[in-house]
Order: sequence, then C-alpha cells, then structure tokens
Amino acid sequence: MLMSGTELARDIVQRASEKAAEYTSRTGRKPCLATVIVGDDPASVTYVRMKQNRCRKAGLDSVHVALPASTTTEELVARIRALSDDPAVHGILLQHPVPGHIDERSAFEAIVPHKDVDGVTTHSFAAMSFGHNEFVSCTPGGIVRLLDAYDVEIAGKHAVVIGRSPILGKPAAMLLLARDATVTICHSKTAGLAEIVRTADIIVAAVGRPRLVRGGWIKPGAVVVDAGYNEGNVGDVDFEAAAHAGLITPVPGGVGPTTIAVLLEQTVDAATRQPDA
Ligand SMILES: NC(=O)C1=CN([C@@H]2O[C@H](COP(=O)(O)OP(=O)(O)OC[C@H]3O[C@@H](n4cnc5c(N)ncnc54)[C@H](OP(=O)(O)O)[C@@H]3O)[C@@H](O)[C@H]2O)C=CC1
Ligand SMILES: Nc1nc(=O)c2c([nH]1)NC[C@@H]1CN(c3ccc(C(=O)N[C@@H](CCC(=O)O)C(=O)O)cc3)C=[N+]21
Repeated sequence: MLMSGTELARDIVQRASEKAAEYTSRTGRKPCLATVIVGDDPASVTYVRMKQNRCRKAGLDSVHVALPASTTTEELVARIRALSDDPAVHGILLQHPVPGHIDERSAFEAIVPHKDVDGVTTHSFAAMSFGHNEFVSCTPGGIVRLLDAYDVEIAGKHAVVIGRSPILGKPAAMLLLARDATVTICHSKTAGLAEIVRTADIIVAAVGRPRLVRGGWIKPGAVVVDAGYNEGNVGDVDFEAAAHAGLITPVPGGVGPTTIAVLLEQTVDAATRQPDA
C-alpha cells in the first residue's frame, strides 16, 4: 500500500556513494555539489542543510552560497556563472523559489547544462520532454523511480499533476508524458479540480497546501504520489482519508528522500562525466 521513498533512496544513495568512492580513488577529489540559496526562509535553509548532510554521508563534498534577500538578478546570475566556470564544482542547485523581484528563469539558465544536476535549465527540460536520458528534475525523476520500483504501469494511464512549478509539476508532467501517460496538468486557475482528480489513475500532488487533496477525490485503487512538504511534515493529500488508494507515498518518507537521492546520484554522474574525470 505504501511506496517507501526511504527504502528506494537507500538503494540509490548506496550505489551513488560507491561510484563517488571510485571517482575519489581515481582523481583524489570528491564529487562536489554547490547549493545556492537567496534569502533566509527557514524551511529552505533546512532543506539545504539536509542536502549537505546527505552529501557528506555519501562521500561527496558540498559548498554553500547564501545570498541576502536583496540580491539582484544580475548578482545572482554572476554568482551562478562563477560556479558554472569553477572546475572544482560538479553540480549546482539553486533553491526554488527565489524572492519575487528576481528573474528565476535567468538564474536557472546561468547553470551550465553539464552541471544541471537539479534538472532546472531549459536544456534539461527539453531533454526530459523528448525522453532523452540527461539530467532530470530531481523530484519528478524520483517520482518516476518510485512508480517504477513499485511496478506501477504508466503508459496509457491518466495522470493528473496538480501544480506546474518549474522544478516539480511541469517537469513531472513531461516525464509522465514521455512515458506515455495521458497527462492533465492542474494549477491555481483550474476549474473543477476535484472532478478532474477523480478521473486520475495516477495523482501527483505538488502544490504546497496541506491536505488539499481530499479522500473523496481519489478513485479507488488510484496511485497517489504526494510531493507536498508543508509545515509540520504534512503533505498535500489527506493521508488518513486515502486508505482506498492502491498505493500512496507517505510524508515524510516518500518523495522527499527520493529527491535527495536522485540529486546525489546526478552529482556523482556529473563529476564522472566532466572532462577532468
Ligand atoms: N519532496 C520534495 O522533494 C519537494 C517537495 N516540494 C514541495 O511541493 C510543494 C510544491 O512545491 P513547488 O512546486 O516548489 O511550489 P510552487 O509554489 O512553486 O508551485 C505551486 C503550484 O501549485 C499551484 N497551486 C496553488 N494553489 C493551488 C490550488 N488551490 N489548486 C491547484 N493548484 C494550485 C500553483 O499554481 P499557479 O502556477 O497557477 O500559481 C503552482 O503551479 C511544496 O509543498 C514544496 O515544499 C517541492 C520540491 C521538492
Ligand atoms: N531547486 C530546488 N530543488 C529542489 O529539489 C527543492 C527546491 N529547489 N526547493 C525546496 C524543495 C523542497 N525539497 C525537499 C527535499 C527533500 C525533502 C525530504 O527529504 N524530506 C524528508 C523529511 C526530512 C525531515 O524533515 O527530517 C521526507 O519527506 O521524508 C523535503 C523537501 C526540495 N526542494
């Protein structure tokens, strides 16, 4: 009934850390992830710290760039370009969302594609959409890995993705489309959300509203992926009311750990592929 992200993440991280160790014995260096955060939203600071801890445990290095909320687009782009040019950095993650006055898209595009281990650039998005095997957006990539690990058939199924953010909803929809799902993307302007969700075989909740998805919206036997991660460790799905789902991810222990595992895996792959490897 439960799709355990914790278990899947353990396997992915285990393999990534073995590859990291090989890389280190070959080059004398560790794969290195740079994390960039703008402003001091406490939740974002927590996620970034979590990512750094996981890196360390798996034998990766991480460097952190913390910028004030008043940072301009130009300043942020310049910092990210510098990381793109820094041979000691193999992967770059810019924490979404950035403060509203910043052009987030320009900042993402300053990540050179071969360091885009969080899969946020236009290049990576296009590759995902065409089903090419490059860096995927970590959370959506983790979601598809979870579905595969639990033998969920995707082709021909109706997948309803709620949310269309550049790091989650939109790329999740493209990955599911590339796997031949029939995809509906819902967002804040969607009319009749409950009725649409009721027709879903696979539901991906990616909004950031605690318990937005009610039990009555879930078709019996549907597969429910709750990517929401809200204050108090609650997801976007009313978990207690979803006992009739076929499979469901818990929060915590579902999508979150898988996301970080994919991030580490892609950082190791980035290091391995870079010219000096
Ligand atoms: N576990 C993990 O690894 C990750 C978890 N998260 C979590 O997932 C959630 C979403 O994150 P993120 O994508 O970054 O959030 P954003 O705030 O960037 O995007 C939220 C999306 O939800 C849509 N939305 C808002 N309200 C409604 C509504 N009432 N009905 C339908 N759609 C709505 C918005 O629509 P519109 O576009 O119209 O504004 C938007 O597309 C958060 O809880 C976050 O913490 C995020 C990333 C990774
Ligand atoms: N560019 C970008 N990429 C992201 O991937 C990204 C981002 N921005 N902005 C913020 C969100 C949030 N996010 C989480 C990752 C892991 C957990 C996670 O592992 N949670 C644990 C709980 C951990 C705990 O609280 O102890 C779990 O669900 O089991 C949660 C949230 C990634 N995000």
